[in-house]
Amino acid sequence: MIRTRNLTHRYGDTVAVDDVSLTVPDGEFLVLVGANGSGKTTLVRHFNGLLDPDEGDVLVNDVPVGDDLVAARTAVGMVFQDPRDQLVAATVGGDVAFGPENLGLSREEIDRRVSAALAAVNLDGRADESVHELSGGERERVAVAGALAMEPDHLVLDEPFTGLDEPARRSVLDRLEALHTGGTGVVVVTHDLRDVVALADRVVAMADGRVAVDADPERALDELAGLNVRVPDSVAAVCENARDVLDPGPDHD
Ligand SMILES: Nc1ncnc2c1ncn2[C@@H]1O[C@H](COP(=O)(O)OP(=O)(O)OP(=O)(O)O)[C@@H](O)[C@H]1O
Repeated sequence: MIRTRNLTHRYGDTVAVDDVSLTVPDGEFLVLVGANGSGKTTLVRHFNGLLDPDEGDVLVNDVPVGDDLVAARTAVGMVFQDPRDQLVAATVGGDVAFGPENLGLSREEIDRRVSAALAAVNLDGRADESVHELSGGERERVAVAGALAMEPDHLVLDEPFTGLDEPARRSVLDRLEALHTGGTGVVVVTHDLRDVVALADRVVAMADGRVAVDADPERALDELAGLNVRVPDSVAAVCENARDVLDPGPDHD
């Protein structure tokens, strides 16, 4: 479980996250939406101690993140906006093994985790390929596999669909759905609710560093549409689209 309590984060005079208290239970598929600059990335970077709170605190499995960074980073896996920035080794297998190697696990355990993680993203048998020859969608899946090899309780993905074409987007969505079904908690940060809202247990919308909406997808769409003060524009713009995904109507199968 991830819990922020009255979390505030400032960059100079900018209050990026403003007094946010949020609990993410194990196994939940949470979609975090909001306009550019609403504080989404800053908030999730606190989930495994990549940033320190200015006020409030963050607990992972009831332990303050700063008290045990290794435990927090093992429990909460992160995949950032541009996975190319995250790939650290020359080969697919080497990259996925990097995290488990840093945990000091045995070779057998590392190999087991790498195989399982590559299978989970449909890249089995490709461990020896060069990461430089992969497509954007494949790189994204390698980054997801690297996070999965840590066997996290929660996988947090920041704008995982940016720059992906439709087949790659579909493939990442399918993988996330399978992970969630298998019990892993998933947090997807996005400014675009399309597609992903159909997988969500819960939608949280940020506006100006605060939680503006926190509800199940159906109710969240109503609340987002009904917000008449400082609606995150990009969220409002996709509400109709997202509603089509939840309820495609009689013309769709
Ligand atoms: N490293 C930084 N230094 C200074 N200000 C920052 C920094 N990172 C973010 N900010 C500011 O903090 C606020 C929140 O930014 P943040 O990136 O968390 O929002 P976001 O919702 O993730 O936006 P986006 O969708 O554009 O990624 C914005 O006003 C942003 O300009």
